[in-house]
Amino acid sequence: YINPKKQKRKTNEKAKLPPGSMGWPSMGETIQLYSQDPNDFFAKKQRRYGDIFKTHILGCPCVMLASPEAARFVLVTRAHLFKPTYPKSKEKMIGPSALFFHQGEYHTRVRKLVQNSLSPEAIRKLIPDIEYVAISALESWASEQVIHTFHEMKKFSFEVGILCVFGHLDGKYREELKENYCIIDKGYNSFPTSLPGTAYHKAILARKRLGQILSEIISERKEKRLLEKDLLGHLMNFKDEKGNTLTEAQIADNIIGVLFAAQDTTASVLTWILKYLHDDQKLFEAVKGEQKAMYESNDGGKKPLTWAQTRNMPVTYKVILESLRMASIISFTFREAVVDVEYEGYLIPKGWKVMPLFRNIHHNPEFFPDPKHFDPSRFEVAPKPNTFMPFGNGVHACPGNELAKLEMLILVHHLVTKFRWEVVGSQTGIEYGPFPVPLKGLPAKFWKESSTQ
Ligand code: HEM
Repeated sequence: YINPKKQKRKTNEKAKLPPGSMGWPSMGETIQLYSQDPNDFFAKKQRRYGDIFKTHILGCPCVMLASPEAARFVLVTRAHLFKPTYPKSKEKMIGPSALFFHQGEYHTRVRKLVQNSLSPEAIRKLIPDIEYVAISALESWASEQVIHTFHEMKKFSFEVGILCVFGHLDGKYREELKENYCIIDKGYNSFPTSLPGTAYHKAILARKRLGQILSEIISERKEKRLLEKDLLGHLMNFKDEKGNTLTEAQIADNIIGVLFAAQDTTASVLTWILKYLHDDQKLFEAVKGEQKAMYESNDGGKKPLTWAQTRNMPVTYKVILESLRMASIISFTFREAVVDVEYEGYLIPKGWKVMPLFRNIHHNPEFFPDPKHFDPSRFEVAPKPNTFMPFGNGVHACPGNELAKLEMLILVHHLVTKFRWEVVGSQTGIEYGPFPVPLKGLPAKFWKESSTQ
Protein backbone atom coordinates (compact mmCIF):
# COMPACT_ATOMS: atom_id res chain seq x y z
CA TYR A 1 0.00 0.00 0.00
CA ILE A 2 1.37 3.39 -0.91
CA ASN A 3 0.01 6.36 0.95
CA PRO A 4 -0.66 8.86 -1.85
CA LYS A 5 0.16 11.79 0.42
CA LYS A 6 3.57 10.37 1.32
CA GLN A 7 4.19 9.39 -2.24
CA LYS A 8 3.45 12.92 -3.36
CA ARG A 9 5.80 14.44 -0.81
CA LYS A 10 8.55 12.04 -1.81
CA THR A 11 8.31 13.07 -5.44
CA ASN A 12 8.35 16.69 -4.41
CA GLU A 13 11.49 16.15 -2.38
CA LYS A 14 13.22 14.75 -5.42
CA ALA A 15 12.01 17.47 -7.73
CA LYS A 16 14.49 20.27 -8.25
CA LEU A 17 14.08 23.90 -9.08
CA PRO A 18 14.23 24.72 -12.78
CA PRO A 19 17.53 26.04 -14.17
CA GLY A 20 18.15 29.77 -14.41
CA SER A 21 19.82 32.65 -12.64
CA MET A 22 18.16 34.53 -9.81
CA GLY A 23 20.13 37.76 -10.36
CA TRP A 24 20.62 40.13 -7.47
CA PRO A 25 18.50 39.01 -4.54
CA SER A 26 16.73 42.32 -3.93
CA MET A 27 16.24 43.88 -7.32
CA GLY A 28 16.39 40.53 -9.07
CA GLU A 29 16.59 40.83 -12.77
CA THR A 30 13.96 43.51 -12.87
CA ILE A 31 16.33 46.17 -14.11
CA GLN A 32 17.52 43.94 -16.90
CA LEU A 33 13.93 43.16 -17.85
CA TYR A 34 12.93 46.81 -18.09
CA SER A 35 16.07 48.13 -19.73
CA GLN A 36 15.69 46.10 -22.88
CA ASP A 37 12.98 44.68 -25.02
CA PRO A 38 11.38 42.20 -22.58
CA ASN A 39 11.02 39.69 -25.36
CA ASP A 40 14.74 39.67 -26.05
CA PHE A 41 15.24 39.08 -22.35
CA PHE A 42 12.98 36.03 -22.35
CA ALA A 43 14.21 34.71 -25.70
CA LYS A 44 17.85 34.82 -24.52
CA LYS A 45 16.92 32.95 -21.35
CA GLN A 46 14.97 30.39 -23.34
CA ARG A 47 17.97 29.76 -25.61
CA ARG A 48 20.21 29.34 -22.60
CA TYR A 49 18.06 27.32 -20.22
CA GLY A 50 15.26 25.75 -22.29
CA ASP A 51 11.49 26.12 -22.01
CA ILE A 52 11.31 26.26 -18.21
CA PHE A 53 13.59 28.50 -16.20
CA LYS A 54 13.65 30.46 -12.99
CA THR A 55 14.40 34.11 -12.36
CA HIS A 56 13.51 37.02 -10.07
CA ILE A 57 11.02 39.63 -11.31
CA LEU A 58 9.88 42.63 -9.28
CA GLY A 59 11.44 41.11 -6.18
CA CYS A 60 9.60 37.79 -6.56
CA PRO A 61 11.05 34.40 -7.39
CA CYS A 62 9.46 33.26 -10.58
CA VAL A 63 9.31 30.33 -12.99
CA MET A 64 8.89 31.15 -16.66
CA LEU A 65 7.24 28.74 -19.05
CA ALA A 66 7.81 28.94 -22.77
CA SER A 67 6.22 25.70 -24.00
CA PRO A 68 2.56 25.26 -25.01
CA GLU A 69 2.26 22.21 -22.72
CA ALA A 70 3.57 24.07 -19.68
CA ALA A 71 1.28 27.05 -20.37
CA ARG A 72 -1.67 24.66 -20.66
CA PHE A 73 -0.68 22.94 -17.41
CA VAL A 74 -0.78 26.26 -15.52
CA LEU A 75 -3.77 27.88 -17.23
CA VAL A 76 -6.03 24.92 -18.00
CA THR A 77 -5.38 21.45 -16.57
CA ARG A 78 -3.97 22.54 -13.17
CA ALA A 79 -5.51 26.01 -13.08
CA HIS A 80 -6.77 25.40 -9.52
CA LEU A 81 -3.16 25.17 -8.28
CA PHE A 82 -2.31 28.65 -9.57
CA LYS A 83 -4.11 31.84 -8.61
CA PRO A 84 -4.06 35.15 -10.43
CA THR A 85 -1.67 37.67 -8.91
CA TYR A 86 -1.33 41.40 -9.49
CA PRO A 87 0.52 44.15 -7.63
CA LYS A 88 -1.62 45.51 -4.77
CA SER A 89 -1.47 49.03 -6.24
CA LYS A 90 -3.12 47.82 -9.47
CA GLU A 91 -5.77 45.90 -7.56
CA LYS A 92 -6.63 49.03 -5.61
CA MET A 93 -6.80 51.10 -8.77
CA ILE A 94 -9.20 48.83 -10.65
CA GLY A 95 -11.12 47.55 -7.65
CA PRO A 96 -10.44 44.38 -5.62
CA SER A 97 -13.70 42.66 -6.62
CA ALA A 98 -12.94 42.72 -10.37
CA LEU A 99 -13.11 39.16 -11.69
CA PHE A 100 -9.53 38.83 -12.90
CA PHE A 101 -8.19 38.99 -9.33
CA HIS A 102 -10.34 36.05 -8.24
CA GLN A 103 -10.36 32.28 -8.34
CA GLY A 104 -13.14 29.83 -7.47
CA GLU A 105 -16.85 30.34 -6.96
CA TYR A 106 -17.03 34.14 -7.04
CA HIS A 107 -14.92 34.21 -10.19
CA THR A 108 -17.07 31.60 -11.94
CA ARG A 109 -20.26 33.49 -11.09
CA VAL A 110 -19.15 36.90 -12.24
CA ARG A 111 -17.43 35.44 -15.27
CA LYS A 112 -20.69 33.87 -16.42
CA LEU A 113 -22.38 37.28 -16.30
CA VAL A 114 -19.55 38.92 -18.21
CA GLN A 115 -19.53 36.12 -20.77
CA ASN A 116 -23.28 36.39 -21.30
CA SER A 117 -23.07 40.10 -21.98
CA LEU A 118 -20.22 39.52 -24.46
CA SER A 119 -21.66 36.42 -26.15
CA PRO A 120 -22.18 36.34 -29.93
CA GLU A 121 -25.95 36.70 -29.39
CA ALA A 122 -25.38 39.88 -27.39
CA ILE A 123 -22.69 41.52 -29.50
CA ARG A 124 -24.31 40.88 -32.88
CA LYS A 125 -26.99 43.39 -31.88
CA LEU A 126 -24.31 46.02 -31.40
CA ILE A 127 -23.07 45.96 -35.01
CA PRO A 128 -24.93 49.11 -36.18
CA ASP A 129 -23.80 51.03 -33.09
CA ILE A 130 -20.18 49.91 -33.49
CA GLU A 131 -20.36 50.92 -37.17
CA TYR A 132 -21.60 54.34 -36.16
CA VAL A 133 -18.74 54.79 -33.65
CA ALA A 134 -16.19 53.58 -36.25
CA ILE A 135 -17.43 55.89 -39.01
CA SER A 136 -17.54 58.91 -36.68
CA ALA A 137 -13.99 58.19 -35.55
CA LEU A 138 -12.71 57.84 -39.13
CA GLU A 139 -14.47 61.03 -40.25
CA SER A 140 -12.90 62.94 -37.38
CA TRP A 141 -9.39 61.63 -38.20
CA ALA A 142 -9.82 62.66 -41.83
CA SER A 143 -10.48 66.21 -40.72
CA GLU A 144 -7.20 66.44 -38.76
CA GLN A 145 -3.67 67.00 -39.99
CA VAL A 146 -1.91 64.20 -38.15
CA ILE A 147 -3.34 61.93 -35.50
CA HIS A 148 -1.75 59.80 -32.80
CA THR A 149 -3.24 56.53 -34.03
CA PHE A 150 -2.98 54.67 -30.73
CA HIS A 151 -4.71 57.48 -28.76
CA GLU A 152 -7.53 57.62 -31.29
CA MET A 153 -7.92 53.84 -31.25
CA LYS A 154 -8.20 54.03 -27.48
CA LYS A 155 -11.11 56.43 -27.81
CA PHE A 156 -12.75 54.05 -30.27
CA SER A 157 -12.31 50.91 -28.14
CA PHE A 158 -13.54 52.79 -25.08
CA GLU A 159 -16.73 53.84 -26.86
CA VAL A 160 -17.35 50.24 -27.90
CA GLY A 161 -16.69 49.10 -24.33
CA ILE A 162 -19.28 51.62 -23.10
CA LEU A 163 -21.83 50.20 -25.56
CA CYS A 164 -21.37 46.70 -24.14
CA VAL A 165 -21.49 47.78 -20.55
CA PHE A 166 -24.23 50.43 -20.59
CA GLY A 167 -25.90 50.29 -24.00
CA HIS A 168 -26.78 53.86 -24.98
CA LEU A 169 -25.35 55.90 -22.15
CA ASP A 170 -26.19 59.54 -21.58
CA GLY A 171 -23.52 61.84 -23.09
CA LYS A 172 -22.93 63.57 -19.76
CA TYR A 173 -21.96 60.28 -18.08
CA ARG A 174 -19.87 59.21 -21.06
CA GLU A 175 -17.76 62.36 -20.89
CA GLU A 176 -17.27 62.06 -17.15
CA LEU A 177 -16.24 58.42 -17.42
CA LYS A 178 -13.77 59.25 -20.21
CA GLU A 179 -12.25 62.12 -18.30
CA ASN A 180 -11.63 60.06 -15.18
CA TYR A 181 -10.35 57.08 -17.15
CA CYS A 182 -7.74 59.35 -18.74
CA ILE A 183 -6.49 60.39 -15.29
CA ILE A 184 -6.33 56.75 -14.19
CA ASP A 185 -4.45 55.92 -17.35
CA LYS A 186 -1.72 58.40 -16.54
CA GLY A 187 -1.33 57.10 -12.99
CA TYR A 188 -1.79 53.39 -13.52
CA ASN A 189 1.83 52.65 -14.28
CA SER A 190 3.36 55.37 -12.13
CA PHE A 191 4.99 54.86 -8.76
CA PRO A 192 2.35 54.06 -6.11
CA THR A 193 2.42 56.75 -3.42
CA SER A 194 -0.23 58.60 -1.44
CA LEU A 195 1.57 61.95 -1.89
CA PRO A 196 -0.95 64.52 -3.12
CA GLY A 197 -0.25 65.87 -6.59
CA THR A 198 1.42 62.71 -7.90
CA ALA A 199 0.02 60.90 -10.92
CA TYR A 200 -0.78 57.86 -8.78
CA HIS A 201 -2.65 59.88 -6.18
CA LYS A 202 -4.64 61.73 -8.84
CA ALA A 203 -5.52 58.36 -10.36
CA ILE A 204 -6.80 57.06 -7.03
CA LEU A 205 -9.04 60.13 -6.72
CA ALA A 206 -10.31 59.62 -10.28
CA ARG A 207 -11.06 56.00 -9.38
CA LYS A 208 -13.22 57.18 -6.47
CA ARG A 209 -15.05 59.51 -8.81
CA LEU A 210 -15.68 56.64 -11.23
CA GLY A 211 -17.28 54.72 -8.37
CA GLN A 212 -19.58 57.68 -7.69
CA ILE A 213 -20.58 58.04 -11.34
CA LEU A 214 -21.45 54.34 -11.50
CA SER A 215 -23.47 54.67 -8.36
CA GLU A 216 -25.49 57.49 -9.97
CA ILE A 217 -26.05 55.43 -13.12
CA ILE A 218 -27.19 52.44 -11.05
CA SER A 219 -29.61 54.57 -9.00
CA GLU A 220 -31.09 56.02 -12.16
CA ARG A 221 -31.65 52.55 -13.59
CA LYS A 222 -33.24 51.34 -10.39
CA GLU A 223 -35.57 54.34 -10.34
CA LYS A 224 -36.63 53.77 -13.92
CA ARG A 225 -36.83 50.01 -13.28
CA LEU A 226 -34.93 49.38 -16.47
CA LEU A 227 -34.11 45.74 -17.21
CA GLU A 228 -31.35 46.00 -19.75
CA LYS A 229 -29.42 43.12 -21.33
CA ASP A 230 -26.03 44.88 -21.20
CA LEU A 231 -23.28 44.07 -18.69
CA LEU A 232 -24.59 46.49 -16.08
CA GLY A 233 -28.03 44.89 -16.42
CA HIS A 234 -26.59 41.38 -16.01
CA LEU A 235 -24.65 42.41 -12.91
CA MET A 236 -27.59 44.29 -11.37
CA ASN A 237 -30.06 41.47 -11.97
CA PHE A 238 -27.83 38.72 -10.59
CA LYS A 239 -29.24 36.59 -7.77
CA ASP A 240 -27.69 33.35 -6.51
CA GLU A 241 -29.65 30.31 -5.23
CA LYS A 242 -29.89 31.92 -1.78
CA GLY A 243 -31.17 35.17 -3.17
CA ASN A 244 -27.90 37.06 -2.65
CA THR A 245 -27.17 39.86 -5.09
CA LEU A 246 -23.92 41.64 -5.93
CA THR A 247 -22.99 44.71 -3.90
CA GLU A 248 -22.64 48.05 -5.62
CA ALA A 249 -18.86 47.92 -5.04
CA GLN A 250 -18.67 44.50 -6.71
CA ILE A 251 -20.65 45.80 -9.67
CA ALA A 252 -18.51 48.93 -9.96
CA ASP A 253 -15.18 47.07 -9.70
CA ASN A 254 -16.24 44.67 -12.44
CA ILE A 255 -17.47 47.34 -14.79
CA ILE A 256 -14.35 49.41 -14.33
CA GLY A 257 -12.28 46.24 -14.77
CA VAL A 258 -13.99 45.24 -18.02
CA LEU A 259 -13.66 48.73 -19.50
CA PHE A 260 -10.01 48.68 -18.51
CA ALA A 261 -9.38 45.22 -20.02
CA ALA A 262 -11.16 46.23 -23.22
CA GLN A 263 -9.46 49.51 -24.06
CA ASP A 264 -5.67 49.44 -24.47
CA THR A 265 -5.58 45.84 -25.61
CA THR A 266 -7.89 46.32 -28.59
CA ALA A 267 -6.41 49.73 -29.38
CA SER A 268 -2.84 48.38 -29.51
CA VAL A 269 -3.79 45.56 -31.86
CA LEU A 270 -5.72 47.95 -34.12
CA THR A 271 -2.70 50.26 -34.26
CA TRP A 272 -0.52 47.33 -35.33
CA ILE A 273 -3.07 46.29 -37.97
CA LEU A 274 -2.90 49.77 -39.50
CA LYS A 275 0.86 49.62 -39.55
CA TYR A 276 1.00 46.16 -41.12
CA LEU A 277 -1.55 47.11 -43.78
CA HIS A 278 0.28 50.35 -44.49
CA ASP A 279 3.62 48.58 -44.89
CA ASP A 280 2.36 45.94 -47.32
CA GLN A 281 0.55 47.36 -50.34
CA LYS A 282 -0.39 43.95 -51.74
CA LEU A 283 -1.95 42.91 -48.49
CA PHE A 284 -3.82 46.21 -48.28
CA GLU A 285 -5.24 45.65 -51.78
CA ALA A 286 -6.35 42.13 -50.87
CA VAL A 287 -8.16 43.35 -47.76
CA LYS A 288 -9.65 46.27 -49.66
CA GLY A 289 -10.89 43.93 -52.42
CA GLU A 290 -12.65 41.72 -49.90
CA GLN A 291 -14.24 44.63 -48.07
CA LYS A 292 -15.19 46.61 -51.20
CA ALA A 293 -17.17 43.62 -52.51
CA MET A 294 -19.17 43.59 -49.30
CA TYR A 295 -19.57 47.35 -49.37
CA GLU A 296 -20.99 47.20 -52.91
CA SER A 297 -23.39 44.41 -52.00
CA ASN A 298 -24.63 46.63 -49.17
CA ASP A 299 -25.65 49.32 -51.68
CA GLY A 300 -22.44 51.29 -51.33
CA GLY A 301 -22.52 51.12 -47.55
CA LYS A 302 -26.17 52.23 -47.24
CA LYS A 303 -27.18 48.98 -45.60
CA PRO A 304 -25.51 48.04 -42.32
CA LEU A 305 -23.10 45.13 -42.10
CA THR A 306 -24.75 41.89 -41.08
CA TRP A 307 -23.44 39.41 -38.54
CA ALA A 308 -23.09 36.83 -41.34
CA GLN A 309 -20.92 39.27 -43.31
CA THR A 310 -18.63 39.86 -40.34
CA ARG A 311 -18.26 36.05 -40.08
CA ASN A 312 -17.24 35.88 -43.72
CA MET A 313 -14.19 38.12 -44.11
CA PRO A 314 -11.47 35.46 -44.44
CA VAL A 315 -8.68 37.72 -45.74
CA THR A 316 -9.24 40.43 -43.12
CA TYR A 317 -9.72 37.85 -40.39
CA LYS A 318 -6.36 36.27 -41.13
CA VAL A 319 -4.72 39.70 -41.01
CA ILE A 320 -6.21 40.14 -37.54
CA LEU A 321 -4.96 36.74 -36.37
CA GLU A 322 -1.49 37.36 -37.75
CA SER A 323 -1.42 40.82 -36.13
CA LEU A 324 -2.38 39.25 -32.81
CA ARG A 325 0.46 36.76 -33.21
CA MET A 326 3.10 39.19 -34.44
CA ALA A 327 2.38 41.91 -31.91
CA SER A 328 1.49 39.50 -29.04
CA ILE A 329 0.52 42.55 -27.04
CA ILE A 330 -0.07 40.46 -23.91
CA SER A 331 3.41 38.94 -24.01
CA PHE A 332 2.91 36.92 -20.84
CA THR A 333 0.72 36.61 -17.77
CA PHE A 334 1.31 35.99 -14.07
CA ARG A 335 -0.01 33.34 -11.71
CA GLU A 336 1.10 32.26 -8.23
CA ALA A 337 1.47 28.65 -7.07
CA VAL A 338 -0.94 28.06 -4.15
CA VAL A 339 0.86 24.80 -3.15
CA ASP A 340 4.18 23.17 -4.09
CA VAL A 341 3.64 21.96 -7.65
CA GLU A 342 5.72 19.55 -9.66
CA TYR A 343 5.93 19.81 -13.41
CA GLU A 344 8.13 17.58 -15.58
CA GLY A 345 10.41 16.81 -12.63
CA TYR A 346 10.76 20.46 -11.68
CA LEU A 347 9.52 21.95 -8.45
CA ILE A 348 7.49 25.14 -8.48
CA PRO A 349 7.46 26.12 -4.79
CA LYS A 350 4.31 27.48 -3.14
CA GLY A 351 4.23 31.28 -3.34
CA TRP A 352 6.43 31.47 -6.43
CA LYS A 353 5.10 33.28 -9.47
CA VAL A 354 4.74 31.50 -12.78
CA MET A 355 4.68 33.24 -16.10
CA PRO A 356 3.37 31.55 -19.25
CA LEU A 357 5.25 33.36 -22.04
CA PHE A 358 2.70 33.75 -24.84
CA ARG A 359 4.95 35.80 -27.08
CA ASN A 360 7.80 33.30 -26.99
CA ILE A 361 5.39 30.56 -27.99
CA HIS A 362 3.94 32.73 -30.79
CA HIS A 363 7.46 33.46 -32.04
CA ASN A 364 8.82 29.95 -31.82
CA PRO A 365 9.81 28.83 -35.37
CA GLU A 366 8.84 25.28 -34.49
CA PHE A 367 5.16 26.39 -34.35
CA PHE A 368 5.27 29.44 -36.63
CA PRO A 369 7.97 29.11 -39.31
CA ASP A 370 9.88 32.33 -40.08
CA PRO A 371 8.15 33.97 -37.10
CA LYS A 372 9.37 37.53 -37.71
CA HIS A 373 7.71 37.56 -41.12
CA PHE A 374 4.15 38.94 -41.24
CA ASP A 375 2.26 36.33 -43.20
CA PRO A 376 -1.52 36.01 -42.71
CA SER A 377 -1.61 32.99 -45.02
CA ARG A 378 -0.02 30.91 -42.28
CA PHE A 379 -3.50 30.88 -40.68
CA GLU A 380 -4.96 29.03 -43.66
CA VAL A 381 -4.03 26.01 -41.59
CA ALA A 382 -5.11 26.01 -37.94
CA PRO A 383 -2.18 26.43 -35.54
CA LYS A 384 -1.15 23.41 -33.45
CA PRO A 385 -3.23 23.09 -30.25
CA ASN A 386 -2.25 25.52 -27.48
CA THR A 387 0.34 27.34 -29.57
CA PHE A 388 -1.83 30.38 -30.33
CA MET A 389 -3.09 32.15 -27.21
CA PRO A 390 -3.47 35.87 -27.88
CA PHE A 391 -6.53 35.78 -25.61
CA GLY A 392 -5.01 33.46 -23.02
CA ASN A 393 -6.34 30.01 -22.19
CA GLY A 394 -8.47 28.25 -19.57
CA VAL A 395 -10.62 29.69 -16.80
CA HIS A 396 -9.36 33.25 -17.18
CA ALA A 397 -9.22 33.35 -21.00
CA CYS A 398 -10.49 36.59 -22.48
CA PRO A 399 -14.30 36.75 -22.49
CA GLY A 400 -14.08 39.81 -24.77
CA ASN A 401 -12.27 38.08 -27.63
CA GLU A 402 -15.28 37.91 -29.96
CA LEU A 403 -16.12 41.54 -29.35
CA ALA A 404 -12.49 42.57 -29.90
CA LYS A 405 -12.39 40.75 -33.24
CA LEU A 406 -15.79 42.11 -34.26
CA GLU A 407 -14.85 45.74 -33.61
CA MET A 408 -11.55 45.29 -35.43
CA LEU A 409 -13.33 43.82 -38.47
CA ILE A 410 -15.85 46.66 -38.49
CA LEU A 411 -13.23 49.39 -38.19
CA VAL A 412 -11.11 47.86 -40.95
CA HIS A 413 -14.19 47.50 -43.18
CA HIS A 414 -14.98 51.21 -43.05
CA LEU A 415 -11.35 52.25 -43.13
CA VAL A 416 -10.30 50.44 -46.29
CA THR A 417 -13.53 51.03 -48.22
CA LYS A 418 -13.64 54.81 -47.78
CA PHE A 419 -10.34 56.11 -46.44
CA ARG A 420 -6.60 56.08 -47.06
CA TRP A 421 -3.82 56.77 -44.62
CA GLU A 422 -0.14 57.45 -44.56
CA VAL A 423 2.20 56.98 -41.64
CA VAL A 424 4.02 60.22 -40.82
CA GLY A 425 7.76 60.17 -40.07
CA SER A 426 10.21 57.42 -40.64
CA GLN A 427 10.61 56.12 -37.10
CA THR A 428 10.48 52.40 -36.80
CA GLY A 429 10.50 50.70 -33.47
CA ILE A 430 8.33 49.74 -30.57
CA GLU A 431 7.19 51.60 -27.48
CA TYR A 432 6.00 49.87 -24.30
CA GLY A 433 3.21 51.51 -22.38
CA PRO A 434 3.17 48.69 -21.13
CA PHE A 435 1.64 47.02 -24.19
CA PRO A 436 3.85 47.24 -27.26
CA VAL A 437 2.72 49.80 -29.85
CA PRO A 438 4.57 51.30 -32.84
CA LEU A 439 6.84 54.18 -31.86
CA LYS A 440 5.06 57.46 -31.00
CA GLY A 441 1.70 55.68 -31.28
CA LEU A 442 1.97 55.58 -35.09
CA PRO A 443 1.42 59.22 -36.16
CA ALA A 444 -0.66 59.13 -39.34
CA LYS A 445 -2.61 61.26 -41.77
CA PHE A 446 -6.03 60.10 -42.93
CA TRP A 447 -8.16 61.28 -45.81
CA LYS A 448 -11.38 60.32 -47.53
CA GLU A 449 -10.61 58.36 -50.64
CA SER A 450 -13.13 60.11 -52.91
CA SER A 451 -11.42 63.48 -52.34
CA THR A 452 -8.22 62.19 -54.01
CA GLN A 453 -9.88 60.74 -57.10
C1 HEM B 1 -7.38 42.45 -28.86
C2 HEM B 1 -7.90 42.71 -27.69
C3 HEM B 1 -7.73 41.87 -26.45
C4 HEM B 1 -6.71 41.03 -26.09
C5 HEM B 1 -5.43 40.72 -26.87
C6 HEM B 1 -7.06 40.47 -24.80
C7 HEM B 1 -6.29 39.54 -24.11
C8 HEM B 1 -6.64 38.98 -22.91
C9 HEM B 1 -5.89 37.95 -22.23
C10 HEM B 1 -4.60 37.33 -22.73
C11 HEM B 1 -6.56 37.64 -21.07
C12 HEM B 1 -6.16 36.58 -20.05
C13 HEM B 1 -5.19 37.10 -19.04
C14 HEM B 1 -4.72 36.05 -18.08
O1 HEM B 1 -5.01 34.85 -18.22
O2 HEM B 1 -4.02 36.42 -17.14
C15 HEM B 1 -7.72 38.50 -21.00
C16 HEM B 1 -8.63 38.51 -19.97
C17 HEM B 1 -9.72 39.34 -19.92
N1 HEM B 1 -10.18 40.17 -20.93
FE1 HEM B 1 -9.30 40.50 -22.69
N2 HEM B 1 -8.27 40.99 -24.40
C18 HEM B 1 -8.71 41.83 -25.39
C19 HEM B 1 -9.91 42.53 -25.40
C20 HEM B 1 -10.86 42.49 -24.41
C21 HEM B 1 -12.16 43.13 -24.48
C22 HEM B 1 -12.69 43.90 -25.67
C23 HEM B 1 -12.78 42.88 -23.28
C24 HEM B 1 -14.14 43.28 -22.79
C25 HEM B 1 -15.05 43.95 -23.43
C26 HEM B 1 -11.87 42.08 -22.47
C27 HEM B 1 -12.12 41.65 -21.19
C28 HEM B 1 -11.32 40.78 -20.48
C29 HEM B 1 -11.63 40.33 -19.12
C30 HEM B 1 -12.82 40.77 -18.27
C31 HEM B 1 -10.61 39.42 -18.76
C32 HEM B 1 -10.49 38.67 -17.44
C33 HEM B 1 -11.17 37.32 -17.52
C34 HEM B 1 -11.03 36.47 -16.27
O3 HEM B 1 -10.16 36.71 -15.45
O4 HEM B 1 -11.83 35.54 -16.13
N3 HEM B 1 -10.73 41.85 -23.20
N4 HEM B 1 -7.77 39.29 -22.14
